[in-house]
Amino acid sequence: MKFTSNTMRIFGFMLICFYLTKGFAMDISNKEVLILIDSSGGNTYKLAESIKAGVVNKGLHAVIKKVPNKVDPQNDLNKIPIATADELVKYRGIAFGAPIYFGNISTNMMDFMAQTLDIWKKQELSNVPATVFMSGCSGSGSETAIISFWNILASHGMTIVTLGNPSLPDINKAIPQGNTPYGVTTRSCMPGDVRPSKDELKYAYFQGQKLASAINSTKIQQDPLAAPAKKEITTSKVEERLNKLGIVLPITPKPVGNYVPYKIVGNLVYINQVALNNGKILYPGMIESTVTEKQAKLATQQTILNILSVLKVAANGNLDNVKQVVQLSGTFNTQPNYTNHAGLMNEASNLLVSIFGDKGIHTRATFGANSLPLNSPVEIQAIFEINS
Ligand SMILES: Cc1cc2nc3c(=O)[nH]c(=O)nc-3n(C[C@H](O)[C@H](O)[C@H](O)COP(=O)(O)O)c2cc1C
Repeated sequence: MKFTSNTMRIFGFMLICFYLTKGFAMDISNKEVLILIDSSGGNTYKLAESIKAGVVNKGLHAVIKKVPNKVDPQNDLNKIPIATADELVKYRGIAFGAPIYFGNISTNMMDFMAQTLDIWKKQELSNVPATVFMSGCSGSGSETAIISFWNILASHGMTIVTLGNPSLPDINKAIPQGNTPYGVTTRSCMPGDVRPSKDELKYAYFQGQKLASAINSTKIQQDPLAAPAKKEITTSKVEERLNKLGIVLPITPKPVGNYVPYKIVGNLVYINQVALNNGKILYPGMIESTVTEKQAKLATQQTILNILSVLKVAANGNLDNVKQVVQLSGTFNTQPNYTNHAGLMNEASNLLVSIFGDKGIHTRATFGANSLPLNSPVEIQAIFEINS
């Protein structure tokens, strides 16, 4: 065969088409990790955020979606996109998260999985890495619930990724934690601590990392010609610090009046928040009357995390764009003779300094008031400088 410049051109064109279609197909169909949840109280969602952070830490892209469920229309969980059963085959790995119902998986999740019959018949999820995490109240039946979930995944021929018994640093052994060797759970009804606990979030992060590692290694076995995974996702340094501290930013609270969540003037961002947690105030009431100081501190942490969640939106989705924290003003719902406002406000200040380092140092004012919006124990106004 004579290679004229024309045949060379046609051959080159076909080669480019081949690589483009092959590369394109791999990128679109094999790119993401799905974190599929059922959550109406937000506990499963919080674990999902840490699982996601663990996956992203290993260089993979992850998306959280939920199965159809009935959630209070005011609840921010409604913002999570709804998955369809058909789309499960698109992902390179799936983390499934659901509430525990009587030592089993939640009915919404079960209804969703019942729609995967056609996928099961064709065994289209065969060898796809999958992991399970769950949210309980007392934690009763958490291990049986995960293993029940595994029955479905085994029927699909998926490769199940366990949590194991990792020895993670600084785990608080004085309180019951929801780690099981099968997957992380949270015990959302335990008194005296906000759940998921920091340590449960650390286990979730680790489980996400484990899922991503399993995906990265199966990719080599399944597709030896595939290019190595691209490190497309660069994790923000501040997010990385949040992950290390076991902090998951809440869903951005919706305004409850005629105002916007933030305003940017020049390079300054102005944000005000109360202690909303999934549409309800965390520990509503007056400090040292119906709310203890410990609860007020947790509410203060929640409020500053709400602020950070809004700030992230204002800073183009990347907290690395924050130049510095300028000022905080905290108002607490207190009795007239209360004096420890500074002790409460330190919860917010310390958190910002541990997240942003020197850039987190700020000026501050604290006030007492004997009523606050929505009966919140605390309201914080914050000013930040961001990159232009
Ligand atoms: C019908 C029903 C059964 C439940 N059974 C259990 C159970 O066996 N064990 C447990 O620890 N929690 C059980 N729970 C509590 C939920 O699993 C728990 O509230 C969970 O954290 C909810 O998750 P979410 O906040 O993401 O919606 C049950 C809840 C319901 C509604």
